[in-house]
Amino acid sequence: MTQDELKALVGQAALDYVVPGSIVGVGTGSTVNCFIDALAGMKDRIAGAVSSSEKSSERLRAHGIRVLDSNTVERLPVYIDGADEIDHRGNMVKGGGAALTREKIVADLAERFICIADESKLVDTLGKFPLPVEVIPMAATQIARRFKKHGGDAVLRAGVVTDNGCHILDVRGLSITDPAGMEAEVSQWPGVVTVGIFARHKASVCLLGTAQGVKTLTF
Ligand SMILES: O=C[C@H](O)[C@H](O)[C@H](O)COP(=O)(O)O
Repeated sequence: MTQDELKALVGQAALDYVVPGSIVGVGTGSTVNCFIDALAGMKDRIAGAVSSSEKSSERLRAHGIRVLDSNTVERLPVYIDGADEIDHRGNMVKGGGAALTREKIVADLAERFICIADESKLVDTLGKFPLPVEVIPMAATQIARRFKKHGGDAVLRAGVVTDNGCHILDVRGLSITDPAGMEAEVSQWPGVVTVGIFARHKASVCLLGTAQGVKTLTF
C-alpha cells in the first residue's frame, strides 16, 4: 500500500471514534484531510467541528460541515489529528504543517486525542523529525541560541507565517528522551508560543496504518 492509501485507511478508521451528535475536534495535515473527507459521509450525525487551522476549516466548510469557534465550546469528546512522529508511549512531535499552536489548544479541549498516522511515523525516540517551534518573530535568534546549548540546530522555516502571525523554527539534532521535561522547559522560554512536543497532550489512541491494515495502539 502507498503512504496515501495508508492515510486514507486511518482517516476512515477514525470515524469509529466520532461520538454521534457531538462536536468533533479536527486537526490539520494530509492525514486529517482524509479524515475530513470521510467525516463528510456522516456530517448529518455530528453537531459540527472545532478546527485547528484555516486550511482544515476551509475543507470542512467545503463539505458542508459547520465549523464552531473554539471559544463557544467547553469540552470535546475527541480530537482527531495526525503527527510527524509518535513514540511507543503516545508522545508526539507535531507542527510540520505549522498548525501546532491551534492543535494544542483544541487538543486541550478534548477528552481523548486520537492520533492517525501511517507506520513511518512510529519511532523509538522523538527528535529525528526536526522539532517545530512557533515563536514570536523578535525572539527567534535568542531561542535558536538556547537550542544550541541543548545540541539543537534551529533554522527559521522560510516564508512561513502561521495562522497566528508568528514564525516557525525547525530544530534538528535533538534526541528527545524526556518529552514531558523538554516540553515544560521550552514552553517557558520567552518568545516561545508553542513547542511541537505533545507530551502533556499525548495520544490516548493511535490508529497506525500498516501494510497489514490498521493497528490500534492504546496508551
Ligand atoms: O502542523 C501540522 C500538524 O502537526 C500535522 O498534524 C502533522 O504535520 C502531520 O501531518 P501529515 O498528516 O500531513 O503528515
